[in-house]
Amino acid sequence: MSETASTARAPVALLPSLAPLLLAWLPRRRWFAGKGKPVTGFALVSATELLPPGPAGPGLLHLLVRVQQPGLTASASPGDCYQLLLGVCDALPPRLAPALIGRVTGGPLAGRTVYEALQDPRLAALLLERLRSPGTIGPLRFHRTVAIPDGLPPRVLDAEQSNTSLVYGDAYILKIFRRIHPGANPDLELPLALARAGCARVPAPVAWYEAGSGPDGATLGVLQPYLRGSQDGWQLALEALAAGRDFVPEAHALGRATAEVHTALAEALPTVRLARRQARELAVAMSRRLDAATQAVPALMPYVPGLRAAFETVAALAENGGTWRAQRVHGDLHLGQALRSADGEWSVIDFEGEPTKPLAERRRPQPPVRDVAGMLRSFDYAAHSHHPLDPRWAERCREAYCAGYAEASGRDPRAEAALLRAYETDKAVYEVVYEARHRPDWLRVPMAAVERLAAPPGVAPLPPVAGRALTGRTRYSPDRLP
Ligand SMILES: Nc1ncnc2c1ncn2[C@@H]1O[C@H](COP(=O)(O)OP(=O)(O)O)[C@@H](O)[C@H]1O
Ligand SMILES: O=P(O)(O)O[C@H]1O[C@H](CO)[C@@H](O[C@H]2O[C@H](CO)[C@@H](O)[C@H](O)[C@H]2O)[C@H](O)[C@H]1O
Repeated sequence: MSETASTARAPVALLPSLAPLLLAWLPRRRWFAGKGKPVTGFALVSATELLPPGPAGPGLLHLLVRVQQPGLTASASPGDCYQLLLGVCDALPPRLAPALIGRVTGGPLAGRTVYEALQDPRLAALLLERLRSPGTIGPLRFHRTVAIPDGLPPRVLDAEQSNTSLVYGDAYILKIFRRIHPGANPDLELPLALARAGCARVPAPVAWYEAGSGPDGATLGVLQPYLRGSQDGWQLALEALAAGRDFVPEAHALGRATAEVHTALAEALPTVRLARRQARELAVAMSRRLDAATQAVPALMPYVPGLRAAFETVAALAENGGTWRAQRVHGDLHLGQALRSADGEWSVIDFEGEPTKPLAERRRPQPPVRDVAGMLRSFDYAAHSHHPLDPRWAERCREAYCAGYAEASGRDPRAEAALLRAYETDKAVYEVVYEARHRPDWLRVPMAAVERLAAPPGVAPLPPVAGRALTGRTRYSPDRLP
């Protein structure tokens, strides 16, 4: 992704006039990752006019902007880059009022109104048109693998997401990445590799677009078949809990599906056996993440020794020659990333990995139990969102999931108990920071896991004390969130 502002007819000078509007709008987006630190300015990476505004309709402006925040310097850490799609018109129709970003007062767009383009079906349709015809517009390159029908009506998904997704005619879903990193996004790279390997558990990308080319080319959006009529595992688990039902057969089948995806990934992409140093580094990295998380969320402090013990066990195993097989993994597997079709088959989506981690780290081969740990945490999350809490519900799911995984892969994740525990701990710590940043009301869920995981194995944690400070009000320091 080139840092030189490039344009397809859109004037570079437009950013100063847009900046005051973006300052007010961007930090309030769900997908804005820099929450907690004020935004002080923007730098333009690229501006591409996909459609000029005219008397017949609005224009569509594609921007990549780098966000300046305190503590960032152009050389060491230049700030996060975001993809924005702006509608440009003279007067916003009332039905698009919720999409308003503001009225521009100076520069080349003076007097025009800018708004969230993806909320406007005309502009969302135009984006699909671009994907239907491969080619280059300014720095943007559009690719497709199959012919895509035209005239599919768009709708924006209103899910709480790290990105923005549009569904076209219930046939395709386009995921538009918001925070942009140089290099191929694993959410394109892995599904493409799985499709080539013939793995049907993952919807195959049919089109995508990127900025730039070569190893630095950044994936901006991916179009894939929409699994109409499917329900995600999170909704299904909550429904089961509400009906007082077990989720054991579903969890078992999901374990099998996960194992199939892992097997296909290991066949399609390189696997490695971690050297002793790398195995030790796994534990060191977990410990470092715990330190950073504790800085950000001081409520973790009392649990640090207990949590660190899980990482030290892994470090000691590595020291004594213990080692693990590593391969490309999903990286952020949870119930919301599993879709179940009406005939009971599970598919897995969203291979982006944890959005807060650097892309290079997310693309590194890792032990597959890392994904297993993610899903185990998710059963725990589901159980905690239901009252009264039934920890045995989650325990039964966890066992069934591991059993399904073992059946399909021939490798039982429970046999790697120390690593599994370390990854579960690492994930719970990640979740504490994630919830503190995005959903403070949920913080109590990973904090309950932290409490459980910090107790030595075999020793039951103290029962929760009524009125204890494990609520959404748990203290955290947003300015120290990594
Ligand atoms: N292929 C698909 N078919 C049906 N629904 C999908 C598909 N891909 C994603 N979704 C829906 O879109 C939501 C968001 O997709 P996801 O890739 O998880 O985005 P994000 O990374 O922004 O969270 C999912 O929770 C799911 O409900
Ligand atoms: O789906 P994303 O890629 O945006 O993942 C992020 O958001 C998830 C929440 O939407 C978050 O998942 C956590 O909450 C889930 C319940 O909403 C739960 O099932 C997961 O186990 C839990 O980790 C995920 O961590 C975050 O990266």
